[in-house]
Amino acid sequence: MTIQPKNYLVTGCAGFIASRVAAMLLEQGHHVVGVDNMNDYYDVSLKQHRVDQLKCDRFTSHTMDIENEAEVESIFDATKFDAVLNLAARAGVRYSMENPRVYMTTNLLGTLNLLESMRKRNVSKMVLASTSSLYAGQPMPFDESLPVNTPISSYAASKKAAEMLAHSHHHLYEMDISVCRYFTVYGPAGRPDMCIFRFIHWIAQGEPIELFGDGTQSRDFTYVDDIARGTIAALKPVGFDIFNLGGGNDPVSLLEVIAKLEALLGKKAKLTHREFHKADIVTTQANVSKAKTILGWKPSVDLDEGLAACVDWYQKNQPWSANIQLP
Ligand SMILES: Cc1cn([C@H]2C[C@H](O)[C@@H](COP(=O)(O)OP(=O)(O)O[C@H]3O[C@H](C)C(=O)[C@H](O)[C@H]3O)O2)c(=O)[nH]c1=O
Repeated sequence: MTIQPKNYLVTGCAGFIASRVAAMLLEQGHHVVGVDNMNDYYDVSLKQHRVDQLKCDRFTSHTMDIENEAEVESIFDATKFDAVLNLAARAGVRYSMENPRVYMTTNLLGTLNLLESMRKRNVSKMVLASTSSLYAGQPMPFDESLPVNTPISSYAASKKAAEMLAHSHHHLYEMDISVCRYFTVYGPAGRPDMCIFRFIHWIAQGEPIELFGDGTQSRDFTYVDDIARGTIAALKPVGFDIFNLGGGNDPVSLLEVIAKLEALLGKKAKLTHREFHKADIVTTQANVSKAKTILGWKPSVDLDEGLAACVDWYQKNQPWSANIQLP
C-alpha cells in the first residue's frame, strides 16, 4: 500500500518516546520536523544518540524550546504541518517536587504555545502525551472515564492541566485532540531517571540498586515500540478523546523486574532501601480496550522480550552506555 507522505511536527524528538515515534513516521515515508530543547535533566549524550539515529533527508531537527512562543511560531511559519505530536515534556515524577515550576512552563505553557500556533494556521490535529500517573488512588484496571482530579505529583497535575487546556481548544476551535496516557514505558535507549535503565546499570556494574519502598509496588510496564505505534495510531481524527496506552497485563512488581534482570545479566542485585516516595503511585494497570476498539491498537511485546532488548542494547553500546550519567 502506498501512503501519502505527510508533514509532522514531533516535539521532544530527542526524548525516549518521541525519538521512536519520529523513527516510525520516517520509516513510513513521512516528513518529520523534530524539536527539542536538549536540556540537561539527564545525560545529553543519550539524547544526541537518539537524534543521530533519525538522520535522513526527510528529517529536520531544531534545538528550541516549546516554552518560547516566538520560536514555536517560526517553526510553524517554515512548514505547513498536517499534525503535531506533542511529546516534549518534563516527565520525571519525583523531580517534579524539586522543580515544579518547570513542569508547568514546559508541559502547560509549551502546549499552549503549540495549540495557539496550530489554531492560527488551521492545523487541527494534535496527539498529546499524558500519563497514567493521573490515576493515583483510582480503582484498577484504570479506564479513561475515571475522574482524575486528585493528582499526587506536580508532574501529574501539569499533565492534567495540559489535557484540560487541549480540551478547551477542541471546544473553542474544533481542534482534534488525541490524549495518550502512557503506562511506565521502557525499552532500549530508555530514560536514565527511570527504574529499568537504572536497575540494569546498577546490576551490571555491581552497584547497589536504590529501591524506593520495599519493591512490592508494581507497574503495567509498556514497551516503547508499542507506545510509538499507539501514538501514531492516535493521529486518527477523534474530535477529543483520551486513550490508555499500556501493557494491559497484570502489574509486575519491582522485585519481579529485578529478578528478571538478574537472570538476563547473570548477576545478583544488591539493594539499598529508600523511603517510599510520596509522589509515587503504588500500582498501575491499564484497561486498553478503548485504544483497541477506536485505534485498532494493542500492545505486542511482553515484558521478558522487552527487558531482554534493553539489556542487549545496554551491552552492545558499552562502554558508552555504562558511562551515561544517572540523574
Ligand atoms: C528511578 C527509580 C524508581 N524506583 C521506583 C519508584 C517507582 O515506585 C517505580 C517506578 O519508577 P519510574 O520513575 O521508573 O516510573 P513511574 O513512576 O511509573 O513513572 C514513569 O511512568 C509514568 C507513567 C510517567 O508518566 C513518567 O514519565 C515516568 O517517569 O520504581 C526506584 O525504586 N528506584 C529508582 O532509581
